[in-house]
Amino acid sequence: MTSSSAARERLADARLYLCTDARSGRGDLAAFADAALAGGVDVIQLRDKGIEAREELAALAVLADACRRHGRLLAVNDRADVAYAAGADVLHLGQGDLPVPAARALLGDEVLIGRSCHAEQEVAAAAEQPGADYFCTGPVWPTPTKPGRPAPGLDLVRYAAGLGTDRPWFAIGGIDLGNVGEVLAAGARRIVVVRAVTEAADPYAAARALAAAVRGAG
Ligand SMILES: Cc1ncc(COP(=O)(O)OP(=O)(O)O)c(N)n1
Ligand SMILES: Cc1nc(C(=O)O)sc1CCOP(=O)(O)O
Ligand SMILES: [Mg+2]
Repeated sequence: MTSSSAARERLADARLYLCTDARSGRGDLAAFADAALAGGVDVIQLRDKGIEAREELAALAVLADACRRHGRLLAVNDRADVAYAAGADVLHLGQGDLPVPAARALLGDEVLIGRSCHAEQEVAAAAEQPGADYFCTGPVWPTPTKPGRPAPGLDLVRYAAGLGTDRPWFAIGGIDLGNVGEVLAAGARRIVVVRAVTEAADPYAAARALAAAVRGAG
């Protein structure tokens, strides 16, 4: 695990966050992660909803090695116990997951905690929530990766940008190289993607192009 002050500095500088399941890379998760991180992914989260904890820890060990080699952050989705056991840098919590104070009480100050937001009140709360290190707004567009979740769209991105908060925040949901310009024009400076990299024929090139687009926006 990266020290918490170094991890918070890396988070502040992060622009491209990737969620992947354990099957990316067609059986070679390490090669996939290396490619994505070399391309410019700053944070990599294991998001694999069906997986058992033992398998999840094995995949996290692979991602942790890759993150260590590239000096990037490793994130766990949903589960504080798994984040602790894996020595992860980040735990990501949705609105239906553990409340931030409960996760903070379990993990102490070492692990960064992020929060998903889908409405203005949730964004306003996450921007002020003690113990939350970052938040996400989405989905920007409806996405098969999160079926059935209504998309608040670019309006929520504009709302978050309008808060002028110092807390890092990311836009998520349906973002790819073709539409990232709209997300940036709406005021986001950080993005989260799944399919744009996991389903790319060349994950290195996909990450590189997205990272260049987001970093180019300032
Ligand atoms: C970085 C990031 N942002 C948002 C999510 C979504 O979290 P949640 O709403 O809890 O949905 P699931 O991913 O758990 O299905 C995320 N995982 N990561
Ligand atoms: C995991 C997730 N959370 C969302 C949210 O709005 O909180 S949208 C989403 C899926 C994003 O996948 P893709 O980049 O493939 O569209
Ligand atoms: Mg969740």
